[in-house]
Amino acid sequence: MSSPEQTPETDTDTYDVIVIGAGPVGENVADRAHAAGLSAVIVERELVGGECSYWACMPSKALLRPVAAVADARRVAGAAQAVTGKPDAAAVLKRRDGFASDWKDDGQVGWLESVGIDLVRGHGRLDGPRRVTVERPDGTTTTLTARHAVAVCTGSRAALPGLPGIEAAKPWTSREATSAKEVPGRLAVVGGGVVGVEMATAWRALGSAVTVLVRGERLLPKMEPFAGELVAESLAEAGASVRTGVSVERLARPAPDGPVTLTLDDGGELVVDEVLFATGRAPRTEDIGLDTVGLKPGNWLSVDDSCRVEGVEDGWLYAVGDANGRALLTHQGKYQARIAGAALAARATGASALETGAWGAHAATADHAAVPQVVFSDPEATSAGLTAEEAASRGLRVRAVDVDLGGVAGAALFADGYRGRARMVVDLDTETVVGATFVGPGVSELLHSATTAIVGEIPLHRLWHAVPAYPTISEVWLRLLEGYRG
Ligand SMILES: Cc1cc2nc3c(=O)[nH]c(=O)nc-3n(C[C@H](O)[C@H](O)[C@H](O)COP(=O)(O)OP(=O)(O)OC[C@H]3O[C@@H](n4cnc5c(N)ncnc54)[C@H](O)[C@@H]3O)c2cc1C
Ligand SMILES: NC(=O)c1ccc[n+]([C@@H]2O[C@H](COP(=O)([O-])OP(=O)(O)OC[C@H]3O[C@@H](n4cnc5c(N)ncnc54)[C@H](O)[C@@H]3O)[C@@H](O)[C@H]2O)c1
Repeated sequence: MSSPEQTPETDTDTYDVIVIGAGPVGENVADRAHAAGLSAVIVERELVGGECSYWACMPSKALLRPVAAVADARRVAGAAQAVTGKPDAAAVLKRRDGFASDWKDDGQVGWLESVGIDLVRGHGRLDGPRRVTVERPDGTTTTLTARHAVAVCTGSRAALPGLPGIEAAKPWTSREATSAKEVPGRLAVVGGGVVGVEMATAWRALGSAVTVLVRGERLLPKMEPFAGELVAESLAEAGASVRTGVSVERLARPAPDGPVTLTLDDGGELVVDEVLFATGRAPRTEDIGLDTVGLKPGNWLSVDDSCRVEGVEDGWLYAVGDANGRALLTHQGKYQARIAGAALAARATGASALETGAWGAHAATADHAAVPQVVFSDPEATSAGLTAEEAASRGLRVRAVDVDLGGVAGAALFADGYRGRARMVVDLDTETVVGATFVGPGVSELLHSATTAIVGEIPLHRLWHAVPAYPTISEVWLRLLEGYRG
């Protein structure tokens, strides 16, 4: 017999905009729509704040910040003498818990209430044009109808390879890697992308014996080659083992709480206490009713530059953030949300003509040309725009200028024996910067200067007049420009 709360019931509500998924991106779409005078409702099946707040950006950076703080101090004679112990893992994990709000979303729910955005908890699914049904945790169903638009902001989840034994091995994904309460004795990290590198850095510093298994030739393969090389060198110095050109063939965990044995394609075996698969992401679009609007479930949703899903009649469906696969980054998803929010409001109210040309108010142009990323490893690896290889593959005539960051006065002051490198990729036809990479301690705050130069398409002859303060690491710009001018 079911209690009254569990009895399924149906009701209907109509809003201008329905947002499915209350991650950082969904929150921003709803906020922009609401700010434009539209009514908005947001549907969330787990925690308001999404992956980023509880199992991705915030907890991972909370794990990594103490690593950088200690490493930076250890590289400065005088300060190094004050940092003699190991990081206090319990204190780091406790601080991390705080940054993940102890996996409670009251704060973010309070924000939704304060701005006047309604929240419906439950799993949302499209149910034909402009309709969304929400299956609440108690089994009841609500049907929502949108006057103007539905935005899919359902994010992504970890993608696991279909290896024999993987399910029984209960591998860590990014969720466990960012929320674990204990430090594993031995940790294998499969995948040398961003999650693999950051989590190997964090758990090694907290005391795990870490082995990184990379099937390709280097870490961070989407960045300039020297980024992965410098990070691998530093991970090895920290005591991690980084093995390239090796793949996992199968896994076995005979006892549920016992060790995991990985069988590798070079014939070797690795026995660890936990194994993290950091092997990329898959869109959370498999169970959101895409088939009811003529789209294939399970795919990244292909969108135009205003984040409107392609191939949907009347253009009422948007996909923003990770769900569209354009750039799996919180800041880029929030940028898309600002653009999509403005576009859907302009279309709904007819208040302004749409500006969908490059760099227009309703076009997420930066997704193609100027995506910034910081890998919070030690050293930090950062990039904006295109690598030299990407630029060349787009048919641009480019020149890469490299500078050893150790030769910059500000860097030498920042760390004794500073090791780092910078690259500027210049489009020779426009003489503007189309890409930049900085790798080294303390470079993350430098990155926005590169993003600004790229988006502003600032000619190098004008950039020459942007004088970096002495003695900061930013003086690398001067060296890069001198390198270009010869
Ligand atoms: C370990 C890790 C570290 C990262 N660190 C960084 C970083 O430092 N900086 C950075 O910029 N990016 C980082 N990222 C990427 C970042 O987390 C994502 O780009 C970002 O979370 C995407 O936001 P989103 O709102 O699109 O999706 P999500 O944050 O995934 O949110 C989607 C929300 O939708 C909800 N949802 C899904 N389906 C439904 C449904 N059917 N009904 C109702 N609700 C639904 C989910 O429960 C979730 O709350 C990291 C990722 C990982 C894995
Ligand atoms: N600081 C940040 O900005 C930050 C931090 C973490 C994650 N993220 C975002 O999250 C996304 C996901 O990160 P990720 O590291 O999971 O993905 P990724 O695409 O960066 O790296 C995954 C790596 O796993 C490898 N791989 C795939 N399948 C494999 C297999 N079967 N065996 C071995 N290796 C395999 C791939 O070759 C790739 O190098 C990234 O796009 C990133 O932008 C950002």
